[in-house]
Amino acid sequence: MNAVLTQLEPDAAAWTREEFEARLRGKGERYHIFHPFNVKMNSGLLEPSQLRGWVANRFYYQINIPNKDGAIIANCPDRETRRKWVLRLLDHDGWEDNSGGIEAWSRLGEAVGIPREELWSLRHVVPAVRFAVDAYVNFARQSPWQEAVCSSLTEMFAPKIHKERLANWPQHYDWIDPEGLHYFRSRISLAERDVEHGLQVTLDYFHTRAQQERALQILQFKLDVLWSMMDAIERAYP
Ligand SMILES: O=C(O)c1cc(C(=O)O)c2c(n1)C(=O)C(=O)c1cc(C(=O)O)[nH]c1-2
Repeated sequence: MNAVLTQLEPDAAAWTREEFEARLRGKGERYHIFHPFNVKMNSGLLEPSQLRGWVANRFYYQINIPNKDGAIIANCPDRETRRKWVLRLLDHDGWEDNSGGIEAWSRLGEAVGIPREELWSLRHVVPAVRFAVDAYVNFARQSPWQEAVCSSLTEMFAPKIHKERLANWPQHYDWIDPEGLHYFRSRISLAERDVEHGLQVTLDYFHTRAQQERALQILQFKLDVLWSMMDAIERAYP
């Protein structure tokens, strides 16, 4: 992240809460929903092998999200925040008879034709995807917990991408068992809940103009993580 940018207007007035939120939401124009590979995926233009490549590589993101959220909890001294944040770990890892999001992603893998042990072996994960995901986890480990919370805010834009898949995959990819799409359905309400909390923390913590500009840079960093993953996947499955 470019520290120089935060000093461009050191004395500028802080944005109001509403203006700051609008600027965070405005970052959606650089979401990976607009990446050419995602556009192709959503338009039914991917071959089965390309779709399998995406699912196998995105699995590395899925399995690292609980590590990322664990890092945020480890760095957070505030009990109220931890009580809420721990739900994210449970969402992905599951608890009791709820098998969780990682298991749901494994079922998506099976629905597109990737045997479970092949998915879990991570042998399809390409180096740049590993780098991008690891950068996200490391950012959460090494930054103040409020900054790591801010970096999760790409989830503001995720319900739309999940809804698009639910609407378009069954018509374009009729060879995929629709049961396999359960992960996307499950994430819509969870993402909305997560964003409400993540936004609250972010709007409270970043209150000077310089801090607000930094928050936008953090969100851009996370957008770049997602975009880089798509670049790497597109290159690996031409
Ligand atoms: O399918 C997607 O495009 C997409 C994007 C994102 C995101 O924007 O970070 C997440 C998810 N899915 C997702 O399923 C998920 O659980 C999730 C957690 C987080 C996060 O940063 O904590 N992002 C995302």
